[in-house]
Amino acid sequence: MSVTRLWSTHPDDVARLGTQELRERFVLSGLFTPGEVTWGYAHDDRLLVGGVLVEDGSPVTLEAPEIIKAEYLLERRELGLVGLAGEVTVTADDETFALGAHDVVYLPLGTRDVTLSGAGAVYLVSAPAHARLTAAKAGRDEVEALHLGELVTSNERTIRKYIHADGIASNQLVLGITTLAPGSVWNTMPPHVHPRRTEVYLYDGLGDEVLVHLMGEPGNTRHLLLHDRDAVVSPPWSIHTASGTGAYTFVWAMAGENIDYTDVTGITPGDLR
Ligand SMILES: O=C(O)C(=O)C[C@H](O)C(=O)CO
Repeated sequence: MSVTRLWSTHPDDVARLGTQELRERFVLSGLFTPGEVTWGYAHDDRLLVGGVLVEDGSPVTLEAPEIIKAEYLLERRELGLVGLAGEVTVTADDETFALGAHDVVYLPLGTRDVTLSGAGAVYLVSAPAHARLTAAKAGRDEVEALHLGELVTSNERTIRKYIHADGIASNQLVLGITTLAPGSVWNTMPPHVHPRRTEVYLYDGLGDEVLVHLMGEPGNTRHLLLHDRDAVVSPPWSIHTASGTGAYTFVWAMAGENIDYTDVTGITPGDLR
């Protein structure tokens, strides 16, 4: 089971990093391989993210990576599972959930055995938890959808919120999926920071297109060229916004001090440098 470790980084140090160092600190590539979970562990807010391609006839059992020193994955954690493609069955102790594309399943602290069967791509995000809540599923068309932006500013998009203060209950996790409208390429523009939470974006649906992801302090940004199914960690002090050479979708997930989606500090685009 491979785990890439992403250390916390001071904003002053990020300003001095070259392309490769920046990628090593913030980007997770190659998360999706057949039959095996590939993990990334961000020391910021201890987010654990993973991906797997589940193949027909070869169920995948989720195990605790060594880095969390736990008897089982959800001994001290909660987990969001996001269907990216295909149809997967999530078996969690004595419950089962059908996970299709853009469905989300939440599994609470204390869930012992988690197995994925069927065929499809599944993205995983986990954060430390202190209380056992309720396992739940939310489908793409059942959740709150915010429509933001406009085609004329290339940022028209739909933000679907699944795990959040008014949706599936969690301890720390906040998770949703944003889909750009055809012709729009900018996500999270105007940008923001949220000093009380770390966020991780997983970009999907890019195919062979690429995306320029901007991170860093608003007055001192850096760019990362990302490809399909790359994930990127955004420390609490960093903006997280991108423009693609085509439309795309991304899964955003956060953990930290609170689960209030609106606890953000907006940045005026004119102040970006
Ligand atoms: O396109 C957007 O705007 C987003 O999806 C923003 C994310 O939800 C986010 O950054 C939450 O902090």
